[in-house]
Amino acid sequence: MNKQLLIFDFDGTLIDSVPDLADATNAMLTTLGKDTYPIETIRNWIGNGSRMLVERALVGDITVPEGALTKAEADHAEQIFFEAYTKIGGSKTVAYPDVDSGLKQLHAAGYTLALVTNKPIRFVPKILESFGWQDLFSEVMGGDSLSTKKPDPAPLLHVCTQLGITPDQAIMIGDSRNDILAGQNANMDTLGLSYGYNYGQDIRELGPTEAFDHFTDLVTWIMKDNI
Ligand SMILES: O=C(O)COP(=O)(O)O
Ligand SMILES: [Mg+2]
Repeated sequence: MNKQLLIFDFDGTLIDSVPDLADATNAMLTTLGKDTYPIETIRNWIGNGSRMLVERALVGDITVPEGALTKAEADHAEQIFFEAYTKIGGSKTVAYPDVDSGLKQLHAAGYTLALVTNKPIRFVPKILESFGWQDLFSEVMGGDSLSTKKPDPAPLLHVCTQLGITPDQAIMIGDSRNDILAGQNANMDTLGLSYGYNYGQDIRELGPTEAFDHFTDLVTWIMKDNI
């Protein structure tokens, strides 16, 4: 085993949470008397945490121009989104194929697993428990656990420090440019998964160490000690 620590992204990598995030986003927009959006549009707004999702939905575009929203407006909408997402509670969220068995296989093989998501931390434990994964991860970080989130390397480096593992012994695994850039910024090897949410862009364009179309191929590749 050449590497010790596998840091996983959550949404778009282990779980498909788009249906619930889209429902919560549209519930927020409806409450505010605004037009709703199709799930495929909202899918491309995910990746930079809830606040950014809410702001993108309010302006109806991935780019939120400077000054387009007041802080009070965005705070209010985010609060409504949080209430809606809490109420929905992951009812339509599913694990991607072979993730459950793959995580357990890697854990049993002796890898230390960690989770670093841009999702607010308050939503994470309940979802982990719903899949029975709460004991698999040695460290779990949300998008608001520190003052910066992916693509900033800080949460990844924090996990390494907490576990006493150096970045060259770790791999960052995710579906989004934010994961690949965070890993590269932390001087880690990175593994991309092509099936998640990367703003419609091919994850391979970010130059990960390797990329896979299925979680099971990633597990096989890691187990073969390719890096
Ligand atoms: O909440 C998001 O925007 C994305 O979360 P992720 O970092 O787990 O993909
Ligand atoms: Mg993701």
